Amino acid sequence: MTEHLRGLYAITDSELLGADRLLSWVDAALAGGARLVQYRDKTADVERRREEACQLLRLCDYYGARLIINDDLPLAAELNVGLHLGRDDGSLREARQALGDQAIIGATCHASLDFAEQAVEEGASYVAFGRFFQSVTKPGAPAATPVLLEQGRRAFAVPIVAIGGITLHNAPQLRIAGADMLAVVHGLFGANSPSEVERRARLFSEMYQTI
Ligand SMILES: Cc1ncc(COP(=O)(O)OP(=O)(O)O)c(N)n1
Ligand SMILES: Cc1ncsc1CCOP(=O)(O)O
Ligand SMILES: [Mg+2]
Repeated sequence: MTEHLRGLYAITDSELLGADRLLSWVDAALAGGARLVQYRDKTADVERRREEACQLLRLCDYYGARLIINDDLPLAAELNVGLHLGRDDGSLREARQALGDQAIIGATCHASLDFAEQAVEEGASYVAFGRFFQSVTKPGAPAATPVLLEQGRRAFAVPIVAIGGITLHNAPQLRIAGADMLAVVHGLFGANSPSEVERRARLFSEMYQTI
């Protein structure tokens, strides 16, 4: 499981990637080396969400990557994939119980080591801090600074994920501060072509091959 928790973590966004782009843009991110893909769709269209998640799972399997579902434990359980929960998205303990020991379950910790400590205790596989920079996708998310990654690294055995406004330009400082994974929406998928997504994914991924 942990071999997937290092490198680029690609997160989809239903406003940024319409149905016409979703699969080809994610395919490109995987071709460029993304290890995790999070399906983050805030709509209430249960059937379309299930269908898209199934298609993404096939793509992840093809590339040897892992799929994570945002917010939706029943869908993650149905597909037998991972889950990411925010502070108000339900119980980590219940999710761990439902998905089993091997599932990747992530927890939002904003800028709080206390939240992270609690999440680890409740069974999180990774803890996510951020946002580190201005985020187009979630401008109101609480701000964090890179020193938190160093502190998190020292305090916890689980992998540390950084999120929020990450671009190719600002990512190296998070990598150096101790982020095991870079979770990216706009800085990856806010591109005009799949080839540009693949180029970005390759460069993000190479940050984990060279240092
Ligand atoms: C890897 C990762 N980290 C943080 C989040 C944010 O989760 P949450 O605070 O629940 O916000 P939404 O994404 O649900 O809007 C995340 N999704 N992934
Ligand atoms: C979901 C989420 N949680 C904190 S910031 C963020 C958005 C990440 O998207 P982007 O990479 O476009 O800033
Ligand atoms: Mg959430």
